Amino acid sequence: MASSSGGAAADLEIKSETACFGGRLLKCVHQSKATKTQMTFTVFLPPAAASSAVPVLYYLSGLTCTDDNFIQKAGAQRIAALRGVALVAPDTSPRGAGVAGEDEGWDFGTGAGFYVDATEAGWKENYRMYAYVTEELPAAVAASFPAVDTSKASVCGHSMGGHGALVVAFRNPDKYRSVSAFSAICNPVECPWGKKAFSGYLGKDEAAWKEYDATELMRRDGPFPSLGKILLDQGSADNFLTAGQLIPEALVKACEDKGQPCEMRMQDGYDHSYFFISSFIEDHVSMHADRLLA
Ligand SMILES: N[C@@H](CCC(=O)N[C@@H](CSC=O)C(=O)NCC(=O)O)C(=O)O
Repeated sequence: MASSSGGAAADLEIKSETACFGGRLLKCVHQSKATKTQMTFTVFLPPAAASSAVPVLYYLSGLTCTDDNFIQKAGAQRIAALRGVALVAPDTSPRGAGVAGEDEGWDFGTGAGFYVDATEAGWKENYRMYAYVTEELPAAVAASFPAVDTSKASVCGHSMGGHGALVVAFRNPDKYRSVSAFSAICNPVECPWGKKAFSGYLGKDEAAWKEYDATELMRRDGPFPSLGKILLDQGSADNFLTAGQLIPEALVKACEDKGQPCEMRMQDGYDHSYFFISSFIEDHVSMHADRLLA
């Protein structure tokens, strides 16, 4: 497909293109080597991409989401268009991999890839979302959208995707310029969602789980000065916070202990929904734009 931002690589199909805030939203499908399935992601190209290279903000979504939830509900495109930043929103797991049990619950399997590379039998062939988001997705974006400068990248996410954003940034501080999260699962080795996902994807060895735990990574490898200040937004009326699924205080403490700048904002009365995300997304996109465009 020819466009001012270049033609899509041969192995990437553009399923739809929609004008948005002077830019373009493109829903893309490609065959993934990491997951051995088709994967879908949506790219927002700001108006500036028509004439110059733009940096990119990846957004990792939470449990049950596809690429659509963020694009349709967060309202990030307006500020991304203004600041000249591309957005890339991938799906949250392989779909239709045919793994036994992948559709039995909403917090494991389909829609719940947890941004890990599974090592357990049955899952390790397809559930490789860490490799997908850190390697294959940026390469696919670079190949099909040359106006997107994937060497200038930041990452944000929500809930399971907040965990994903923090982990990919902490494990690759050279690849991302900044990281932020909404309602993140900050210490998955200690919460029910994390224990279920990590035992299923990674097995019994809890040392392997820690490689995908933001708090453990900060304690062991932090600080990460190149990431600048981490921005965390959390709603005080979030039922998953009170259920002990998120544990932001552990990450905040680890950042304090290691001297990592981190701003944790407890937003009074907000819940876990996209109404919360849309209320504060502008602050996140702006923070990333400041770092990406500096
Ligand atoms: N299936 C449950 C709850 C599902 C849910 O709340 N998902 C969140 C992410 S939770 C952590 O990763 C989400 O982003 N949902 C999509 C949305 O558009 O709100 C239920 O149905 O109650």
